[in-house]
Amino acid sequence: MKNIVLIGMPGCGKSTIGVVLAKVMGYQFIDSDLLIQEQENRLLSEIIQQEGIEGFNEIENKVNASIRAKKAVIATGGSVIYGKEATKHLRDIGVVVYISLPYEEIESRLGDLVERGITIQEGQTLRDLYQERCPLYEEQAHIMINTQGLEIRDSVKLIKEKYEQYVEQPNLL
Ligand SMILES: Nc1ncnc2c1ncn2[C@@H]1O[C@H](COP(=O)(O)OP(=O)(O)OP(=O)(O)O)[C@@H](O)[C@H]1O
Ligand SMILES: O=C(O)C1=C[C@@H](O)[C@@H](O)[C@H](O)C1
Ligand SMILES: [Mg+2]
Repeated sequence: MKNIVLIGMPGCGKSTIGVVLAKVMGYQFIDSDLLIQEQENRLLSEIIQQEGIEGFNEIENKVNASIRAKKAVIATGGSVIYGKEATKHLRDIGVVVYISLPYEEIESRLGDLVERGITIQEGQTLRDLYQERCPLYEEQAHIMINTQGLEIRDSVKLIKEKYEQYVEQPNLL
């Protein structure tokens, strides 16, 4: 049985939707960010501060590439798509679902980027990051779902439907 892997911009709802989706599916819930914090015994923001963005990306790549799971919803961190081994592994063990939202919605959901621990280069704006990452999420996803205007329960329902359709007939989506 495949896992469901959620990718997308920080704040798009991977963790918030993922935990409810896992409950509805009867799957385990794994949050990659929490695995990283557990394994490093540090907060994400501390890792980014102490190791720099590249150092954090290496740790994130390694942790995600070593996830072993069956029948799990895996909520990844927003920057997971920079890790080559991680993205390959996640596509191998699961159906990758990109939760997409318009830029304005992401911006309004994110508070202090530094406190939240987003890997944004100096001089780069959130809009730059959005434009850089969206094509990468699209490239890695088996399924893309626009959740604009949807409540959590509606996003869960839609992801479950699309996932089940994909498992039945992967070529139709
Ligand atoms: N309709 C909605 N669906 C999902 N989340 C919503 C919705 N409306 C508001 N939110 C809020 O948006 C935020 C989503 O944050 P969440 O931590 O789930 O994102 P994430 O994709 O896991 O980000 P990260 O990449 O940083 O882990 C939460 O604060 C949630 O309460
Ligand atoms: O999008 C990002 O750059 C990040 C998102 C979080 O989920 C964490 O993985 C980390 O704080 C980096
Ligand atoms: Mg999250």
